[in-house]
Amino acid sequence: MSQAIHTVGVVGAGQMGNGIAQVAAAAGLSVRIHDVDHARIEAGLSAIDQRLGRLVSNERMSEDDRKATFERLSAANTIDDLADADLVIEAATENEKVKAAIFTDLCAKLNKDAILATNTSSLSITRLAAGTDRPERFVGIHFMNPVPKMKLVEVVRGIATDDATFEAVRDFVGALGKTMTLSEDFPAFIVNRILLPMINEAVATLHEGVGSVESIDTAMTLGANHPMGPLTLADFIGLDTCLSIMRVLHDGFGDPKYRPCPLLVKYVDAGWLGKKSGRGFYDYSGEKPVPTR
Ligand SMILES: CC(=O)CC(=O)SCCNC(=O)CCNC(=O)[C@H](O)C(C)(C)COP(=O)(O)OP(=O)(O)OC[C@H]1O[C@@H](n2cnc3c(N)ncnc32)[C@H](O)[C@@H]1OP(=O)(O)O
Ligand SMILES: NC(=O)C1=CN([C@@H]2O[C@H](COP(=O)(O)OP(=O)(O)OC[C@H]3O[C@@H](n4cnc5c(N)ncnc54)[C@H](OP(=O)(O)O)[C@@H]3O)[C@@H](O)[C@H]2O)C=CC1
Repeated sequence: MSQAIHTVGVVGAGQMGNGIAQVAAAAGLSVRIHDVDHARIEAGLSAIDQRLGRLVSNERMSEDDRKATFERLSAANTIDDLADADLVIEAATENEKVKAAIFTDLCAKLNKDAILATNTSSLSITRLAAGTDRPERFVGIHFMNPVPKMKLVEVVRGIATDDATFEAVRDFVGALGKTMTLSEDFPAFIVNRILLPMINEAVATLHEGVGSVESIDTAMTLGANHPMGPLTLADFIGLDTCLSIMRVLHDGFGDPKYRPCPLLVKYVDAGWLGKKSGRGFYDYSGEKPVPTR
């Protein structure tokens, strides 16, 4: 039998962290959610509350289950509040220094048997693990966005991740009702190694004037049956996250085919990060997103 996981800590209450917290609480686990300040935690909990409310109004969840799910969630105002977690999943900004500092703080507080996981989209699990006191109990658990809706979770073993940790995480992912794929620890793993160069190419297609935002997205939704066009998806993921992933691919493989499109760099420099900042390839200030090029 694998190591039991009853209490889960989530660090980072943004779009991924609050989605992970929701699905873990809905699966019956006790979940503590932490972020840099209380307002961020409250915003994450409020996003979950609204989604659970919609599930009830769509008759996909009973009112009793909604209440029980929400009661299993609590705010962790400090890292100390995560001390008794069996598993902590870090879902903070895609920045290696930020993540490494979080793991240093966590290691000082957690039980020695607790599993540490990162939801990183691209960074080396092996290198993040090597900076902790427990590389054998460190693993990548890469959820897809939007977490409550997407069926896949990529599990990424670092070079030191032991079998007991892998088995506990495999069972955890199964208990959430998700399907797991196993990826070796190479830059951006499987999904983003394939998906992000496609998004980067869509930005290059826009940059070169081959098509407008609308024509590129329409081409790929109607022409390739993608649920979202690549520029809508880039805005949805966050252009900062897309750029970070392209940089990890470019640095990690040293292959010019992964060069981030200069237009993507310019948008991030402008603070146009997509849906979360109100503007990316679309402007989200009105009722409907409006293409910006
Ligand atoms: C970057 C990385 O590291 C890895 C990644 O995650 S890459 C990104 C992977 N994700 C994708 O590729 C998503 C592609 N898009 C889609 O699959 C679909 O457009 C979608 C599922 C997001 C929305 O589907 P849709 O039918 O157009 O929209 P809609 O009917 O409004 O919503 C469908 C469901 O998604 C949910 N949803 C939509 N946006 C959501 C969000 N931001 N957060 C949570 N749930 C969301 C809705 O609540 C709704 O749920 P129910 O069916 O339970 O009511
Ligand atoms: N977006 C996506 O589609 C996907 C993203 N991921 C990965 O998930 C992670 C989170 O991404 P996402 O949710 O989109 O990002 P968001 O920007 O929505 O959320 C990140 C959250 O982490 C907070 N944060 C930053 N530093 C710290 C810290 N030191 N301690 C605690 N919290 C902190 C941020 O606060 P503040 O804003 O104040 O800095 C923010 O609230 C990234 O590693 C990303 O690559 C994985 C799959 C899909």
